[in-house]
Amino acid sequence: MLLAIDCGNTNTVFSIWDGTSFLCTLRTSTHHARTADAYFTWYSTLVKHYGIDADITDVIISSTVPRVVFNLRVFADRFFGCRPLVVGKPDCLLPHAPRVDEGTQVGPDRLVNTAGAFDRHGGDLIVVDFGTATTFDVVSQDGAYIGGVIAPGVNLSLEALHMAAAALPHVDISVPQQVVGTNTVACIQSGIFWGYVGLVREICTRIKAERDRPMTVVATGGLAPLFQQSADLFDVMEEDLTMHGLTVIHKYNKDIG
Ligand SMILES: Nc1ncnc2c1ncn2[C@@H]1O[C@H](COP(=O)(O)OP(=O)(O)OP(=O)(O)O)[C@@H](O)[C@H]1O
Ligand SMILES: CC(C)(CO)[C@@H](O)C(=O)NCCC(=O)O
Ligand SMILES: [K+]
Repeated sequence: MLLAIDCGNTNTVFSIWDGTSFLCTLRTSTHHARTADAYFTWYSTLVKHYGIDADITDVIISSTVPRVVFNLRVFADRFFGCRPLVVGKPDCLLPHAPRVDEGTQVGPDRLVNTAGAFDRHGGDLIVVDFGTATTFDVVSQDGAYIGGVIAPGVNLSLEALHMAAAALPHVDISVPQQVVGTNTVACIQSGIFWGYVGLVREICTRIKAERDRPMTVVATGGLAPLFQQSADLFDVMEEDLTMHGLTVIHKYNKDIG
């Protein structure tokens, strides 16, 4: 079985893939100082809790935080006796090489999203991921990542307002009933919610115009459903897109030996 690990700047997600389906998905916050032993304590407790009989033979890692990879490598080696595939490292091959400016290090999460979305939907895609950053990955007709857009994440924007303005509280994202807020919290929620609806719509419109072709918009990340509920922004929403991409890249590397 495969253990797929997706480390974002905020959260780290582990998922066990038995070749057909994901047996479970475990989430923790990302900490570079977490040791291999600490990962295993957390992992084994939850796997036991869910009653999962997992025989892990392979591990694949995508990490937007380079420092966590060392401890995850030790974790894979010590507890599963395997050398993990790490997306972005030379020995982890991608089904389609990115076409970007020389020297550009594309975020591994974006490469993984690209591979997952192309596998399910074919080419000419815009993949929107609502993570720490809100990213747009453009996938060519032949499946390559050819560039995109990076905007601040929704929670980051909310936090930035709170941090920078003495009178603005910390606020959670929600769907406002009205645009015109009649209290501070409602004003912030409106600014962020409708601001992001506009951001997503404008960027997708401009990408399609620049590419001069119809494109499918695939969304992932915990906040995608919240935005879709008030505005028709996406053609598809897939919560497991990054995890699916990891299984696609793992299979590709296995198949070519
Ligand atoms: N209705 C909601 N209101 C507020 N937060 C939500 C809601 N639904 C989901 N979330 C949050 O969205 C986040 C989704 O996680 P996701 O994996 O998409 O990105 P992330 O973990 O925040 O970022 P990264 O992958 O960059 O670490 C989770 O932290 C979850 O708590
Ligand atoms: C943009 C983030 C932070 C999104 O997780 C990540 O993909 C990243 O660190 N990217 C590196 C720069 C790039 O993708 O062009
Ligand atoms: K993510």
